[in-house]
Amino acid sequence: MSNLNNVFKNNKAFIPFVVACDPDFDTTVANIIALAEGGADIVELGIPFSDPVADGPVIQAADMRALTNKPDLTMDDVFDIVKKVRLTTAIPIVLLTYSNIIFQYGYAAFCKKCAALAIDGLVIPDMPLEEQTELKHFTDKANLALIPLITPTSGVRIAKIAQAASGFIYVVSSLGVTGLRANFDQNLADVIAQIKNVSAIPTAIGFGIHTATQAQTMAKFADGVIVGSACVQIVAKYQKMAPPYLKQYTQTMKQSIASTLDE
Ligand SMILES: O=P(O)(O)OC[C@@H](O)[C@@H](O)c1c[nH]c2ccccc12
Repeated sequence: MSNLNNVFKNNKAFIPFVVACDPDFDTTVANIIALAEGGADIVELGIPFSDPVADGPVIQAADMRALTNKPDLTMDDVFDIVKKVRLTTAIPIVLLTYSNIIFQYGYAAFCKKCAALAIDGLVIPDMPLEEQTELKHFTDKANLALIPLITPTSGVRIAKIAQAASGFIYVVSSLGVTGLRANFDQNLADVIAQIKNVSAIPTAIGFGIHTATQAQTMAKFADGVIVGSACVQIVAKYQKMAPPYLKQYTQTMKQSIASTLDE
């Protein structure tokens, strides 16, 4: 059983996202440790990618910063970040990466490396359920969760995706790309109810969430809240000085999310 199962027990999870090597290797290590110290439950680590289809401008700019700073960045650099983080914290980590990166590395080698670093799961936005069979063979052996994305338009596929999921389900709050938002899909509670109908798997909502109030609203019906662009903006603004600001932001968000447990 992966660590992810424990995260959601009597807990509402805060799941921040940062991009590996934004702005550089050492700052990313420090950022992940700061997120853990601030009370993050899982850290979602993005692998810089030159053609990130689902990413909005804030995450794309982070990918660019990482690749400009280190044009020869490889997957092993990202694994080395986790290796260094593991000297300090055992916080659950999931990688957000596109399918081609895993394919290039080799499914077996990639999953073996993840297992050795106690990485808990993968979010692969461009790999639908139907294309996961081959990879799943290796992720199962490595105790790696394959975390699917469900959107408000997943419709009849929701049950099928939910039944196959492990770790948790990433519920996309609204259509479009990542980035700060003021409004979310009206059917979110309904989407989550449909998941709960067929599976006991935890749900975490992401896309657009940045304020503590939004996070609290989402935590009332989901088991976790994912925040990407708002964290990445902190990194963009403070660069090497980002860790304490990320820690402080995490403390605020976590407190607000956790307050829904008492209700
Ligand atoms: O940035 P936002 O709107 O807070 O959303 C999280 C998101 O950035 C992160 O989970 C993510 C980064 N890249 C992605 C690609 C697809 C799905 C999700 C993601």
